[in-house]
Amino acid sequence: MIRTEGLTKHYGRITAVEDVGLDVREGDVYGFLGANGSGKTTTVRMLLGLVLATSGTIEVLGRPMPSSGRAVLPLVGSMVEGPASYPGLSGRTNLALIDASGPGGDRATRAGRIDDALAQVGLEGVDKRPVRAYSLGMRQRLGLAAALLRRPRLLVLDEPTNGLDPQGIREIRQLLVDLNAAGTTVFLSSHLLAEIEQMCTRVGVLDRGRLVLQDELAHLQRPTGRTVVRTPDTDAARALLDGHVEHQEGDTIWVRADDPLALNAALVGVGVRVLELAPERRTLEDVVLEAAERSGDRR
Ligand SMILES: Nc1ncnc2c1ncn2[C@@H]1O[C@H](COP(=O)(O)OP(=O)(O)OP(=O)(O)O)[C@@H](O)[C@H]1O
Repeated sequence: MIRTEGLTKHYGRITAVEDVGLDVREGDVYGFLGANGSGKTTTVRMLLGLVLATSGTIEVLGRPMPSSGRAVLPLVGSMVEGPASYPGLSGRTNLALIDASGPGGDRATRAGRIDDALAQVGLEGVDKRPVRAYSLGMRQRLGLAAALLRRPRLLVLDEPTNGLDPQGIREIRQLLVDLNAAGTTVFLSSHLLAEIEQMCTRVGVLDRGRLVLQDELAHLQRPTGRTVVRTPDTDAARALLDGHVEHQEGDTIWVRADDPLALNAALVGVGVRVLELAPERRTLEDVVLEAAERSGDRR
C-alpha cells in the first residue's frame, strides 16, 4: 500500500528524513513512531505529495507519487497536523465543502456520504453546530470524517489522537480498529508508544530521520526464551535451577527456560512456592530503545 526507497528530505542543511524505506502492507494498522522532531510529519507530507522529497522513491497503492497523485489521492483519506475547518460553519457544511472541492465528489450522493462519515465518527447528532463550538476531540473526529468521505482503501493520519483526553483517544482507537476490520489499511504516526502498542499490527520507528526498526508487532514482542518467576523461596529455586538463573531482583528471578509449564511443575515438585510465573516478553519500549541505541552506535 505504501512503499518508499531511500526517501530523503533536506531543509537547507537540516536532514529531516534520511534514507527511509517504508513497507506498509494491505490490511496493516501501521504505527509510525518517533519522538518530536524525528521526521514523521515530513515523511507523511511526502507520501501525500504535500512536500517534495529531496531524493528517493515513493509508491502509494502501487503507483508512483507524487506523479500519480491525481489517480491515487482520491483513494486515500488523510489528516495531517490537525484538521483544518471553517470555524463559523457547521461540521456538515465543512464536509460538504471538502467533498465538493475534490474529484469524485458526486453531488447526488453527497448527503449520503456525509451522513455515513459523520455516523462513523460519532458526530451525527451535533453536526449542525458551528465548528467553533466543537471540543478538540470533536474537531479531530470531524477531520477523520473528512478523511473517510471517499471510503478510502488507505488512511494516512498524522498524530490522530494529539490533544485528546483518554476517552477521546479510546474512541478514535476503536474507530480505527473497526475501519481496519472492515478492510481499510491504516497508517498513523504517533509519538506515544502505548498507543501504537495497543492498536497496531506493524511498527516503523523513526529516530532522527532514520528508520531504525520496521517489523510486525507480534514478532517484536515474541517470547524471549526466558521465564520470569516470583517466589518467596528464591534460594530453593536457585538450588534446583542451578546455572539456569540469569538474573535476580528481590523475589523475582529470570530463568533461561522456554517451557514455563515444565518449569512450574519442577519448582512446585520440590516445594518451591510460586507467586507468579510467565514467559518474558519484551515491551515495545524495550525494543524501540534498543533499536535507537544500536542505530546511535552506528553513527
Ligand atoms: N519547513 C521546514 N523547514 C525547515 N525545517 C523543517 C521544516 N519542516 C520540518 N523541519 C525540520 O525537520 C525535522 C523533522 O520535523 P518533523 O516535523 O517532520 O518531525 P515530527 O517527527 O513530525 O515532529 P513532531 O511530532 O514534533 O511534529 C525537524 O528538525 C524540523 O525542525
